[in-house]
Amino acid sequence: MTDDTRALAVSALTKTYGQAEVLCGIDLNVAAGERVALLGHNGAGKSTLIKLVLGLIRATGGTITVAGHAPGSMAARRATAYLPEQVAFHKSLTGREQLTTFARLAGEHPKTVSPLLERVGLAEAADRRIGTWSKGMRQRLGLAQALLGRRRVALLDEPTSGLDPISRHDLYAVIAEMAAGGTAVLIASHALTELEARTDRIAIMRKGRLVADDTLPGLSQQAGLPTRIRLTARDGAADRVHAQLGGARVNGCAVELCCTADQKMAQLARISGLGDAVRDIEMAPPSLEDIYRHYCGEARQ
Ligand SMILES: Nc1ncnc2c1ncn2[C@@H]1O[C@H](COP(=O)(O)OP(=O)(O)OP(=O)(O)O)[C@@H](O)[C@H]1O
Repeated sequence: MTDDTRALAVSALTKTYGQAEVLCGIDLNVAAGERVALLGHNGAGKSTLIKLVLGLIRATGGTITVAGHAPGSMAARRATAYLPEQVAFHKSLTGREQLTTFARLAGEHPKTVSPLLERVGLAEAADRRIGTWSKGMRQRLGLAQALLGRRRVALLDEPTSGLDPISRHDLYAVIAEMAAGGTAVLIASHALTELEARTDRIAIMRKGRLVADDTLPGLSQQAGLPTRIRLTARDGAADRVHAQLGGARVNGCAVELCCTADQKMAQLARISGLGDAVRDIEMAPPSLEDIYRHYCGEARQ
């Protein structure tokens, strides 16, 4: 990643409170158009990192630049969208009034508001007071606010907490559009399953340190985690399949094998050599949850 493409650059970042070292030597870059998941156990330091990027607190050491600017500077704030976990709006305003206010503050024309409300699925509710809205609707309004002004960097803290599955899906679609428009998106979350297919890179924090930062396949490979292959044998063929391939017998007619990513093709060739003795095959590469457990499962106390 070159200096030009890094919308968010964090280098050797440390933060201490008294004797407690909350962040220790964090290096993290997010490029324009990239979606990075920021994972870690409770207290790992994710919110502290976000607060430092927003310029709400000062670092003890290291550097951060947001679109080339110092955190908290006017230029950095103009370049940043932030969606907190608990979005708070004026309850007596309607959604349209609230978003129009934000649009003005972001230097956007008020005519951008209606399409934006439509985009996040709030067109029908737009003229009702926010006080009557559900949590999911408020979260969508938060996302609409984050979409204003085409920011260079978006920091989303648990953006899907409290949302139903359809709303989660819609929200990730909007995040993907945001990234396609060139925004660098950092998503702090515990929702591993939903992040798996919806982010480009995974960064994992453990006790104030960044212990992993790569794509999902890259992390699987580094961690050496196995892909599980489950074969369902034809009637009466399970013993033969097991004898030829090894692994473990499961449920009478199935055999389960494990292999690393680089053994996968060779293993498939051996399986196809068994011809019609194998009726079905399922492959399960390491999930984000497996990877997360590998990097920080034992960090929980
Ligand atoms: N103002 C503060 N003074 C002292 N310690 C603090 C302060 N703010 C945060 N911490 C400590 O810093 C550590 C990291 O907290 P942080 O809120 O960044 O974690 P997190 O990864 O966001 O956790 P969660 O997933 O629970 O939101 C914790 O041990 C927390 O107690």
